Amino acid sequence: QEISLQYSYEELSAATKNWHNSERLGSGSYGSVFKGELEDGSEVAIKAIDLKALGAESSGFEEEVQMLSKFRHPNLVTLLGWAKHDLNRYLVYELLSGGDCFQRLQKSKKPSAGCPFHWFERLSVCLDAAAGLSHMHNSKPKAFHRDIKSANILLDRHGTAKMADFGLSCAAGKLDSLHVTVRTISGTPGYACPIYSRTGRVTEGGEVYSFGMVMFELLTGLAPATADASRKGGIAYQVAEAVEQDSPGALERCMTHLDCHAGWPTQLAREMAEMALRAVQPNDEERPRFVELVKALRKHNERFPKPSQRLDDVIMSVPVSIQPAQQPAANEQHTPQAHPAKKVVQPEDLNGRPPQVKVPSPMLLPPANSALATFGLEYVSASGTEPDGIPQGFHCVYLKPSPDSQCSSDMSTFAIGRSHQQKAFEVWVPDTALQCCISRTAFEILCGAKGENAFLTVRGQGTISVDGKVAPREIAVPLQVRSEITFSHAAEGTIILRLRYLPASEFTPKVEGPTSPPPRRTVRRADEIASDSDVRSVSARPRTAWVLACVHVEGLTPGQIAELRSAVRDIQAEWTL
Ligand SMILES: Nc1ncnc2c1ncn2[C@@H]1O[C@H](COP(=O)(O)OP(=O)(O)OP(=O)(O)O)[C@@H](O)[C@H]1O
Repeated sequence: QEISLQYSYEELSAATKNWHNSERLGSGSYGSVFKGELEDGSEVAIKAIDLKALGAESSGFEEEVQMLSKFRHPNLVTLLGWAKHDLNRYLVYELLSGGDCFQRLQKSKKPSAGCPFHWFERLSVCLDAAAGLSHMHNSKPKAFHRDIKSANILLDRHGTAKMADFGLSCAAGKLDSLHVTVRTISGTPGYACPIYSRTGRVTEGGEVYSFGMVMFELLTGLAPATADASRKGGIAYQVAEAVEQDSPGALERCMTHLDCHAGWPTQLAREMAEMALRAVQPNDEERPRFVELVKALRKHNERFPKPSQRLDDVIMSVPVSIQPAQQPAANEQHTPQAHPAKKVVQPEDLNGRPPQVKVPSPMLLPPANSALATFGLEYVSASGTEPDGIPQGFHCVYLKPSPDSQCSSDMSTFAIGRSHQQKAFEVWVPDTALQCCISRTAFEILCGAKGENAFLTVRGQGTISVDGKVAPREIAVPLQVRSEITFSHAAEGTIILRLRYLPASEFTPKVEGPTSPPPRRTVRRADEIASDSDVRSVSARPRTAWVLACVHVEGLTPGQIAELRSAVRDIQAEWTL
């Protein structure tokens, strides 16, 4: 109690408008937590504990004050002070206004709440919580939290996570003791280590087990324990039922249950799931220690930075027409002369990548159904292919979850590539040599039901650019409305195919039949060009002259095309009308 301040009851009453219900943040087993504003204006969370109702021994007040007073760590909630009033006790904490991790997971399942919980935020929460716990476990004497669960991981307004609720915490009796045995076995079902529940022996391995269950929760969005709607008073152990962590095949089961609202990059999710499985293995001794988890999670955090950072720092800006692109894997190399019949690239799963799971294939809807989709990809152009010659039905991919998708109303992931839109890629890129540059699963798009919060993650070996910047593999990059996605030739870097991310309402109507006008004229009257704001130097031409106006150059932006002198940009026709 040396570091924490003692507050007066009157001060805390004033801070909470006399413990007004509107200031109540929530209630736990030891009392209610109120939001308060102290005299100096600082905002705090005040936990009120009624010892009379709970019995002095079970309140955890003394333990929590002693334990928290010792710790000052960015990932452990800071105890600012305490107060006493009759048989009531009060703990004053820094206010963490971002809610708890359990609530965040629940909210992220309802897109209408507008509170997504992306994979990179979950990874960061995991790292923060592990760092806080590692600090406790490496202090002398070793300290145990004893109630590690997502509801006890609080977030501040910047998204930093801190371990909270030390009501059950305890310290090892001796400086070098590695465990402590408690009389009252507590903790939360679904999270508590079975060995601890059986024996009352608290160890770091037992705490790591609980943390492993939190990792599964973040990966899958499933609760380790929740009320079972089918049985009154029953508990459903969603994680254990879905993952069956002690049986063979647990890793694949976890991967098939990944939370589709998080947009996990497959490789990261797999490595995190492996780590979680090690954390919950039956033998306490074989579980990793917190310090090891922190190091591994920090590496993941560096390898998989959050998309906005990656856009600024990592994406290379390349003129795709001249930049040598990344070489395809040896088994994706194409030798057209030798074996024309074997021109198909190796599937990703033979390249050591897992088969994609739970990714609803976007539907190439017939036009009659297209109104059902709000967003999609429009095929814009392909090298050597005349868009007007493409049959109806192959001009767009409508991003609409398949009817059996579990996420039809939420965030959905769509796989794009030759395995998924085979016919469309064949008609746009008939040259089989070029088709080799389009992977079977080239990329995935994660987006909300209305195309919002969209991210693209490259999954295949081929070179994909988003708005002119090469997108690295396995890292989600944000997609904007009208973002251009291009497939480039593996060796030459030239653009093979161009797609655009658009609201379905903006797709260019494709009308067939002899009377229909061509969708885009490339021959334009000179006076039409003269009226374009981005075209210069045409006024000298005879008003009746026609030119072939250059509307697209590989590797140049429309602005750069506009900068070109008309004499080099447009082909002046010799005839007059
Ligand atoms: N420092 C804080 N800042 C903001 N909210 C907090 C803070 N501490 C606790 N809360 C919120 O107050 C509520 C009650 O917290 P409390 O720790 O008493 O119980 P709990 O962890 O939900 O349950 P239990 O103690 O039974 O495990 C929770 O919703 C928690 O998110």
